[in-house]
Amino acid sequence: MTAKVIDGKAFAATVREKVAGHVARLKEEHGITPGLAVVLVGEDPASQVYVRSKGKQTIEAGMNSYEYKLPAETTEDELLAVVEKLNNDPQVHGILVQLPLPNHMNSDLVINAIDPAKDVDGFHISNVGLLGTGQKSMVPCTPLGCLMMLRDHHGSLSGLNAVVVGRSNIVGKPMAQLLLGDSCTVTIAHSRTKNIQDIVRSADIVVAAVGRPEMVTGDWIKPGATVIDVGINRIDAGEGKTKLVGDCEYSSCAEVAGAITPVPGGVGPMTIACLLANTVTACCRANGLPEPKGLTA
Ligand SMILES: NC(=O)C1=CN([C@@H]2O[C@H](COP(=O)(O)OP(=O)(O)OC[C@H]3O[C@@H](n4cnc5c(N)ncnc54)[C@H](OP(=O)(O)O)[C@@H]3O)[C@@H](O)[C@H]2O)C=CC1
Ligand SMILES: Nc1nc(=O)c2c([nH]1)NC[C@@H]1CN(c3ccc(C(=O)N[C@@H](CCC(=O)O)C(=O)O)cc3)C=[N+]21
Ligand SMILES: [Mg+2]
Repeated sequence: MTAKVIDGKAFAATVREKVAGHVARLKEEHGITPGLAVVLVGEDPASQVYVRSKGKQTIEAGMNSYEYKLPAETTEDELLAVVEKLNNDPQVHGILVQLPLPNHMNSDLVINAIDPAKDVDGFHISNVGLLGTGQKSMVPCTPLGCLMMLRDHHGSLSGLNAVVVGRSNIVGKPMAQLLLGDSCTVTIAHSRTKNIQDIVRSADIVVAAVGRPEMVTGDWIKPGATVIDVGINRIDAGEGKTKLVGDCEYSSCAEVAGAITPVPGGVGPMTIACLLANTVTACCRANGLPEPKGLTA
């Protein structure tokens, strides 16, 4: 079998189109322009790439983009002051503080200082608790993007066995909550999991978010399973070049899987599209307007 390629890049373009439509309506009918503020501390080159493309796509969707680039030596108090200013700015509907933060900062403290209503990453403890109890919340962008692709491919996810590899607060855990919410039987595997290959081989849906280049190989995959590869790993490609690979070995997994997301062009573009979607959702909620359908979990 050769897997169907789930084209995250194309899917993301359709999500951004929907977002742009809602933005246009908010402007015309209500005179409101959604605004997204992205805060980057330090000069990590990969983070700079993401922040640039977020800003560009925010503008393309018709929204206002505010970028705050702070030096690596910024103190936690200075960063908290920026967050507080954005919390109080009515033009700003979404706030994203790019992770990881420099080591001298407590990222939990910073994230929990963001107004939960503006927390478009869905990382604030209030949003985590709301998601875990099945209440309306801001849903983390990467898992939301994965869920949209899974629903699109499968229709219903009810009763399917899902294995999430990785238990981070930003991907693995919220992904597991969303899959549970859609009535999957969910297993979370991590670095201490025994017989991880056998567990992954039991899955109808595999979501890999480990940060280990090409760790999951085709022999781990049940024939016909759906493979969602969250990993973004830049590795040496020889001759002084680098390339981007996922946490799954694409060629071997694609031979066995029923469907698979590529890297690049899979989960990554959906993450940014969902960030824009969350910003529109936050803007509608802030203004007491009905929120867009099909852009939330
Ligand atoms: N496409 C996108 O939009 C995004 C992509 N990413 C990418 O996704 C990947 C994961 O990111 P993130 O969740 O932040 O990573 P973290 O490093 O925070 O978490 C990695 C998880 O993988 C587990 N793990 C590590 N090694 C193994 C192993 N050998 N076997 C089984 N489990 C293992 C860890 O287990 P333990 O807890 O036991 O240590 C941990 O739970 C990265 O490649 C990252 O770049 C991240 C965010 C967004
Ligand atoms: N507060 C916070 N929220 C995040 O959502 C967040 C973060 N911090 N820190 C870093 C990770 C990583 N992340 C990605 C987003 C898009 C792509 C993406 O668009 N990737 C392209 C390729 C990009 C390239 O070529 O480098 C693709 O997969 O096709 C990747 C990774 C969001 N993250
Ligand atoms: Mg994310």
